[in-house]
Amino acid sequence: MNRLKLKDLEVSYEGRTVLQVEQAIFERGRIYGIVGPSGAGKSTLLRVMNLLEKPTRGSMQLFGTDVELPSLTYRKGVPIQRKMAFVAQRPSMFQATVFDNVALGLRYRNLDKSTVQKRVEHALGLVELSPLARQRAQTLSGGEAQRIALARALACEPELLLLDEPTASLDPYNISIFERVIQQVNHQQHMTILMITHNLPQAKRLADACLFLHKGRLVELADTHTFFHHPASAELQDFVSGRMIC
Ligand SMILES: Nc1ncnc2c1ncn2[C@@H]1O[C@H](COP(=O)(O)OP(=O)(O)OP(=O)(O)O)[C@@H](O)[C@H]1O
Repeated sequence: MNRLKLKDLEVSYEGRTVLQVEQAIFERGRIYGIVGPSGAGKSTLLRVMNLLEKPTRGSMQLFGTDVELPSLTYRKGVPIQRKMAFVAQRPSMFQATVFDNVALGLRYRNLDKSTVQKRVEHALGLVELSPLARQRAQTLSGGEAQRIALARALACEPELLLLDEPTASLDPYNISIFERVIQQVNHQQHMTILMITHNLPQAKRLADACLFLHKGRLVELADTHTFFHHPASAELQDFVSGRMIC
Protein backbone atom coordinates (compact mmCIF):
# COMPACT_ATOMS: atom_id res chain seq x y z
CA MET A 1 0.00 0.00 0.00
CA ASN A 2 2.83 2.35 0.75
CA ARG A 3 4.64 1.77 -2.48
CA LEU A 4 4.64 2.99 -5.99
CA LYS A 5 5.75 0.26 -8.33
CA LEU A 6 6.46 0.18 -12.05
CA LYS A 7 6.64 -3.15 -13.80
CA ASP A 8 7.67 -4.21 -17.30
CA LEU A 9 7.39 -0.70 -18.66
CA GLU A 10 8.28 -0.13 -22.29
CA VAL A 11 7.77 2.91 -24.48
CA SER A 12 8.45 2.73 -28.22
CA TYR A 13 7.94 5.26 -30.97
CA GLU A 14 7.69 3.88 -34.49
CA GLY A 15 9.52 0.72 -33.50
CA ARG A 16 12.27 2.51 -31.54
CA THR A 17 12.30 1.68 -27.82
CA VAL A 18 13.10 4.82 -25.82
CA LEU A 19 12.28 3.54 -22.33
CA GLN A 20 12.52 0.15 -20.69
CA VAL A 21 12.05 -0.34 -16.95
CA GLU A 22 11.83 -3.91 -15.75
CA GLN A 23 10.89 -2.90 -12.22
CA ALA A 24 11.18 0.18 -10.04
CA ILE A 25 9.85 0.59 -6.52
CA PHE A 26 9.39 3.94 -4.78
CA GLU A 27 8.54 4.14 -1.09
CA ARG A 28 5.91 6.62 0.01
CA GLY A 29 7.18 9.83 1.57
CA ARG A 30 10.62 9.82 -0.02
CA ILE A 31 12.25 12.18 -2.50
CA TYR A 32 13.77 10.58 -5.61
CA GLY A 33 16.16 12.30 -7.98
CA ILE A 34 16.04 11.16 -11.61
CA VAL A 35 19.26 11.81 -13.48
CA GLY A 36 20.85 10.78 -16.75
CA PRO A 37 22.10 12.24 -20.01
CA SER A 38 19.89 14.06 -22.46
CA GLY A 39 17.58 11.70 -24.35
CA ALA A 40 17.83 8.97 -21.69
CA GLY A 41 14.03 8.80 -21.30
CA LYS A 42 13.58 10.79 -18.07
CA SER A 43 10.72 13.02 -19.26
CA THR A 44 9.07 10.09 -21.00
CA LEU A 45 9.09 8.21 -17.69
CA LEU A 46 7.36 11.07 -15.86
CA ARG A 47 4.81 11.59 -18.67
CA VAL A 48 3.89 7.90 -18.55
CA MET A 49 3.60 7.94 -14.75
CA ASN A 50 1.42 11.05 -14.95
CA LEU A 51 -0.83 9.19 -17.44
CA LEU A 52 -0.14 11.81 -20.09
CA GLU A 53 1.12 9.13 -22.44
CA LYS A 54 0.45 5.41 -22.81
CA PRO A 55 3.40 3.03 -22.89
CA THR A 56 3.58 0.10 -25.29
CA ARG A 57 3.31 -2.13 -22.23
CA GLY A 58 3.63 -1.94 -18.48
CA SER A 59 1.77 -1.51 -15.23
CA MET A 60 1.91 0.83 -12.27
CA GLN A 61 0.87 0.18 -8.70
CA LEU A 62 0.11 3.54 -7.14
CA PHE A 63 -0.21 3.28 -3.37
CA GLY A 64 -2.65 0.39 -3.55
CA THR A 65 -4.25 1.08 -6.92
CA ASP A 66 -3.25 -1.21 -9.80
CA VAL A 67 -3.10 0.42 -13.19
CA GLU A 68 -2.64 -1.55 -16.41
CA LEU A 69 -1.26 1.36 -18.39
CA PRO A 70 -1.80 0.58 -22.11
CA SER A 71 -5.50 -0.24 -21.66
CA LEU A 72 -6.34 2.51 -19.15
CA THR A 73 -9.40 4.50 -20.21
CA TYR A 74 -9.73 8.26 -19.73
CA ARG A 75 -12.60 7.80 -17.27
CA LYS A 76 -10.64 5.37 -15.08
CA GLY A 77 -7.51 7.50 -15.38
CA VAL A 78 -8.98 10.75 -14.03
CA PRO A 79 -9.27 9.73 -10.34
CA ILE A 80 -5.78 8.21 -10.48
CA GLN A 81 -4.32 11.30 -12.09
CA ARG A 82 -5.87 13.39 -9.33
CA LYS A 83 -3.59 11.71 -6.81
CA MET A 84 -0.66 13.34 -8.62
CA ALA A 85 0.55 16.75 -9.68
CA PHE A 86 3.14 17.68 -12.27
CA VAL A 87 5.43 20.70 -12.61
CA ALA A 88 7.26 21.14 -15.91
CA GLN A 89 10.45 23.02 -16.67
CA ARG A 90 8.52 25.97 -18.07
CA PRO A 91 5.37 27.06 -16.26
CA SER A 92 2.23 27.74 -18.29
CA MET A 93 0.20 30.53 -16.82
CA PHE A 94 -3.38 31.19 -17.89
CA GLN A 95 -4.58 34.69 -18.63
CA ALA A 96 -6.04 35.22 -15.20
CA THR A 97 -4.93 36.28 -11.74
CA VAL A 98 -2.30 34.41 -9.74
CA PHE A 99 -5.08 33.26 -7.39
CA ASP A 100 -7.10 31.76 -10.26
CA ASN A 101 -4.01 30.06 -11.65
CA VAL A 102 -3.32 28.38 -8.31
CA ALA A 103 -7.02 27.47 -7.95
CA LEU A 104 -7.19 25.78 -11.36
CA GLY A 105 -6.81 22.14 -10.29
CA LEU A 106 -9.15 22.65 -7.34
CA ARG A 107 -11.91 24.00 -9.57
CA TYR A 108 -11.60 20.93 -11.81
CA ARG A 109 -12.18 18.92 -8.65
CA ASN A 110 -15.36 20.90 -7.90
CA LEU A 111 -14.25 21.82 -4.39
CA ASP A 112 -16.35 24.36 -2.52
CA LYS A 113 -15.39 28.03 -2.49
CA SER A 114 -14.07 28.21 1.07
CA THR A 115 -11.88 25.10 0.61
CA VAL A 116 -10.48 26.61 -2.60
CA GLN A 117 -9.80 29.90 -0.80
CA LYS A 118 -8.04 28.15 2.11
CA ARG A 119 -5.93 25.85 -0.06
CA VAL A 120 -4.86 28.63 -2.44
CA GLU A 121 -3.90 30.94 0.43
CA HIS A 122 -1.92 28.17 2.08
CA ALA A 123 -0.12 27.24 -1.15
CA LEU A 124 0.73 30.88 -1.89
CA GLY A 125 2.09 31.20 1.64
CA LEU A 126 4.29 28.14 1.17
CA VAL A 127 5.97 29.63 -1.92
CA GLU A 128 6.12 33.08 -0.22
CA LEU A 129 4.01 34.83 -2.85
CA SER A 130 0.82 35.66 -0.94
CA PRO A 131 1.01 39.38 -1.79
CA LEU A 132 0.77 38.60 -5.52
CA ALA A 133 -2.63 36.84 -5.35
CA ARG A 134 -4.45 39.54 -7.35
CA GLN A 135 -1.68 40.18 -9.88
CA ARG A 136 -2.16 39.08 -13.52
CA ALA A 137 -0.17 35.85 -13.93
CA GLN A 138 1.32 36.92 -17.29
CA THR A 139 3.16 39.75 -15.54
CA LEU A 140 5.12 37.42 -13.22
CA SER A 141 8.87 36.98 -13.52
CA GLY A 142 10.08 33.54 -14.61
CA GLY A 143 11.06 32.59 -11.06
CA GLU A 144 7.75 33.79 -9.61
CA ALA A 145 5.79 31.95 -12.32
CA GLN A 146 7.60 28.70 -11.50
CA ARG A 147 6.84 29.12 -7.78
CA ILE A 148 3.18 29.71 -8.71
CA ALA A 149 3.26 26.53 -10.81
CA LEU A 150 4.51 24.72 -7.70
CA ALA A 151 1.78 26.33 -5.57
CA ARG A 152 -0.82 25.18 -8.13
CA ALA A 153 0.47 21.62 -7.85
CA LEU A 154 0.61 21.67 -4.04
CA ALA A 155 -2.87 23.17 -3.65
CA CYS A 156 -4.17 19.85 -5.02
CA GLU A 157 -2.49 18.06 -2.08
CA PRO A 158 -1.15 15.27 -4.32
CA GLU A 159 0.17 12.01 -2.95
CA LEU A 160 2.76 12.05 -5.70
CA LEU A 161 4.53 15.14 -6.99
CA LEU A 162 6.32 14.82 -10.33
CA LEU A 163 8.86 17.51 -11.20
CA ASP A 164 10.55 17.75 -14.60
CA GLU A 165 13.66 19.93 -14.23
CA PRO A 166 11.61 22.52 -12.34
CA THR A 167 14.53 24.73 -11.34
CA ALA A 168 16.56 24.52 -14.56
CA SER A 169 15.97 28.15 -15.50
CA LEU A 170 15.78 29.68 -12.02
CA ASP A 171 18.25 31.93 -10.19
CA PRO A 172 19.80 30.76 -6.88
CA TYR A 173 17.26 32.66 -4.72
CA ASN A 174 14.24 31.06 -6.41
CA ILE A 175 15.97 27.68 -6.44
CA SER A 176 16.48 27.86 -2.67
CA ILE A 177 12.80 28.70 -2.07
CA PHE A 178 11.70 25.92 -4.43
CA GLU A 179 13.93 23.39 -2.68
CA ARG A 180 12.83 24.47 0.80
CA VAL A 181 9.16 24.05 -0.14
CA ILE A 182 9.77 20.60 -1.59
CA GLN A 183 11.51 19.50 1.60
CA GLN A 184 8.78 21.03 3.73
CA VAL A 185 5.88 19.22 2.00
CA ASN A 186 7.89 16.03 1.97
CA HIS A 187 8.47 16.20 5.73
CA GLN A 188 5.11 17.58 6.81
CA GLN A 189 2.74 15.85 4.39
CA HIS A 190 4.81 12.76 3.69
CA MET A 191 4.48 13.58 -0.02
CA THR A 192 6.34 11.31 -2.44
CA ILE A 193 8.40 13.37 -4.88
CA LEU A 194 10.12 12.36 -8.11
CA MET A 195 12.32 15.07 -9.56
CA ILE A 196 14.29 15.09 -12.80
CA THR A 197 17.39 17.21 -12.53
CA HIS A 198 20.62 17.78 -14.43
CA ASN A 199 21.99 19.44 -11.32
CA LEU A 200 23.80 16.65 -9.45
CA PRO A 201 24.51 18.74 -6.32
CA GLN A 202 20.77 19.41 -6.17
CA ALA A 203 20.01 15.68 -6.34
CA LYS A 204 22.54 15.14 -3.52
CA ARG A 205 20.96 17.91 -1.42
CA LEU A 206 17.34 16.85 -1.82
CA ALA A 207 16.96 13.22 -2.73
CA ASP A 208 16.77 10.25 -0.40
CA ALA A 209 17.43 7.99 -3.39
CA CYS A 210 18.34 8.46 -7.05
CA LEU A 211 17.68 6.72 -10.37
CA PHE A 212 20.04 6.71 -13.29
CA LEU A 213 18.55 6.36 -16.75
CA HIS A 214 20.81 5.78 -19.72
CA LYS A 215 19.76 5.07 -23.30
CA GLY A 216 16.23 4.34 -22.18
CA ARG A 217 17.20 1.83 -19.49
CA LEU A 218 16.95 2.16 -15.74
CA VAL A 219 20.55 1.35 -14.91
CA GLU A 220 20.61 2.02 -11.18
CA LEU A 221 18.28 2.98 -8.32
CA ALA A 222 19.99 3.39 -4.96
CA ASP A 223 20.03 5.55 -1.84
CA THR A 224 21.72 8.85 -2.59
CA HIS A 225 24.96 8.21 -0.71
CA THR A 226 25.53 4.84 -2.39
CA PHE A 227 24.46 6.26 -5.75
CA PHE A 228 27.11 9.00 -5.75
CA HIS A 229 29.89 7.40 -3.69
CA HIS A 230 29.63 3.71 -4.58
CA PRO A 231 27.95 3.50 -8.00
CA ALA A 232 27.63 -0.14 -9.03
CA SER A 233 27.72 0.19 -12.82
CA ALA A 234 30.54 1.50 -14.98
CA GLU A 235 28.00 3.76 -16.72
CA LEU A 236 26.97 5.51 -13.50
CA GLN A 237 30.60 5.79 -12.39
CA ASP A 238 31.34 7.61 -15.65
CA PHE A 239 28.26 9.79 -15.32
CA VAL A 240 28.79 10.99 -11.74
CA SER A 241 32.49 11.60 -12.31
CA GLY A 242 31.75 13.68 -15.44
CA ARG A 243 33.52 11.22 -17.74
CA MET A 244 30.42 10.19 -19.66
CA ILE A 245 30.26 11.65 -23.14
CA CYS A 246 26.61 12.50 -23.71
N1 LIG B 1 6.59 11.71 -29.17
C1 LIG B 1 7.80 11.22 -29.51
N2 LIG B 1 8.02 10.68 -30.73
C2 LIG B 1 9.24 10.16 -31.06
N3 LIG B 1 10.30 10.15 -30.22
C3 LIG B 1 10.13 10.68 -29.01
C4 LIG B 1 8.89 11.24 -28.57
N4 LIG B 1 9.03 11.69 -27.29
C5 LIG B 1 10.31 11.42 -26.94
N5 LIG B 1 10.97 10.82 -27.97
C6 LIG B 1 12.37 10.36 -27.94
O1 LIG B 1 12.55 9.58 -26.78
C7 LIG B 1 13.87 9.77 -26.26
C8 LIG B 1 13.80 10.13 -24.79
O2 LIG B 1 13.29 11.46 -24.67
P1 LIG B 1 13.08 12.17 -23.27
O3 LIG B 1 12.53 13.53 -23.53
O4 LIG B 1 12.30 11.28 -22.38
O5 LIG B 1 14.59 12.27 -22.73
P2 LIG B 1 15.17 13.04 -21.46
O6 LIG B 1 16.02 12.08 -20.74
O7 LIG B 1 14.05 13.67 -20.69
O8 LIG B 1 16.07 14.16 -22.14
P3 LIG B 1 16.43 15.68 -21.65
O9 LIG B 1 17.33 15.52 -20.46
O10 LIG B 1 17.16 16.25 -22.84
O11 LIG B 1 15.15 16.39 -21.37
C9 LIG B 1 14.53 10.83 -27.12
O12 LIG B 1 15.37 10.19 -28.06
C10 LIG B 1 13.36 11.50 -27.81
O13 LIG B 1 13.72 11.99 -29.09
